Amino acid sequence: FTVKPVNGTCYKVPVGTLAFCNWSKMQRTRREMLRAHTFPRAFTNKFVALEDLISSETEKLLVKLPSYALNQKSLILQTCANIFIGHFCSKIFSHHDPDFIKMVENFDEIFYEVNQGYAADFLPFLLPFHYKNFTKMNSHAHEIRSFIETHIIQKRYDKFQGKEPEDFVECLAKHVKECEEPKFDWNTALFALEDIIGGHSAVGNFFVKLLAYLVNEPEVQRKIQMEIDSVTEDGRSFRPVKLSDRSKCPYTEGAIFEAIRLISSPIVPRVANQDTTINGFKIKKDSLIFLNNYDLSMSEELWDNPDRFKPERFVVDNQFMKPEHFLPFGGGRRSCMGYKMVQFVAFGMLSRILQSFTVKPVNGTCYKVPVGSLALSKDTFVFKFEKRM
Ligand code: HEM
Repeated sequence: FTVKPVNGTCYKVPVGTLAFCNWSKMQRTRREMLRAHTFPRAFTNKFVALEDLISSETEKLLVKLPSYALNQKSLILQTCANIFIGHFCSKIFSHHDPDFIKMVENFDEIFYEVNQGYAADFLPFLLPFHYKNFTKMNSHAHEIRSFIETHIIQKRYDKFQGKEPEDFVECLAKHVKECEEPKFDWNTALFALEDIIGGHSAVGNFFVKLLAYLVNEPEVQRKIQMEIDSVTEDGRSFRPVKLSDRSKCPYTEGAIFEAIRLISSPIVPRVANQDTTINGFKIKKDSLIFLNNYDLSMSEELWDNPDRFKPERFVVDNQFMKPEHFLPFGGGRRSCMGYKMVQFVAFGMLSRILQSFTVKPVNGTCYKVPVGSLALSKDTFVFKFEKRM
């Protein structure tokens, strides 16, 4: 075939988005602006507010989850969305709000699509073959934008007046209104905001996969429960576990990392911007470099019984320890800006769920977790949540 344009279609490939950015001033600024929000330091006001937010949203989840037999993934995604929107934009929505539910579904559809790993992701001339999908994703993206403008941003941009920004929305508004370099408009700022709010889909999908691993590992669940009980025991009762207990729960943290390891989601490819060598191999300028994350996470040379779910491989001397060769969030200038949010939200939700329940299989369900990508389809695993005695 010769690939031809469809009449009236503009094939301008978006640049400067999450993947494929160079080390431009714009990318550095975006990372810098995010840092305070995605990596809040322990015991600061931001951290405490995030801890409270994760606790309060998880409590709402706990009430609904056990009796919600149909689509637990959507409920988990909504919880993550509220945590993200609450943290970055200071807004919370009801789980009954149809516009909010639709926004979460739209993000999830886009997340599923971008995680399919098409050849066109790396060979843009193949994009016209994905015309139908693009049209669909475009419509989801427009609906998301309209929700964000009418329900999240409202008049905040117009009202913002050069004070100390209180959340990521104000941080973006301040930059657009006051900073000369790198100049970007409010529309670009909204894309940056959507990228980050969209992180809730990554965490929500990952969390369902984490539960699907644990449902087959009753002994691991029991050990997590013992660990949580030991740090929350308060005389004769147990207080609710919270985010700041994380440092005392290395085994629980290990279980989260074990799921991340087994999923082995790919690392964003790099392009060499000069001739160089890696470990003695000559690399020519403009070569596309893929880091084989599957091998780093699953190689028998690096891991003992790599196919087994063993959180204890991340626990050394009762401390959480990550081997250096394990790079699930990449590294260097392109490293993941959301990895702390993943750890915080996953820990907050998992520890509290297992403090109250044991996750059991639904009869006849096969819990084989798809690997190589974080995304799960819309209709996916459901679980039984059995109250602990
Ligand atoms: C389990 C969930 C997640 C995994 C496994 C993951 C993994 C990754 C990986 C492997 C990269 C590429 C790093 C590199 O090439 O060195 C990346 C980039 C990135 N991630 Fe994540 N991520 C997750 C969740 C999130 C979340 C929740 C957010 C947002 C809050 C986020 C924001 C980003 C951003 C902004 C980049 C691009 C950084 C840049 O290019 O400058 N990620 N992530």
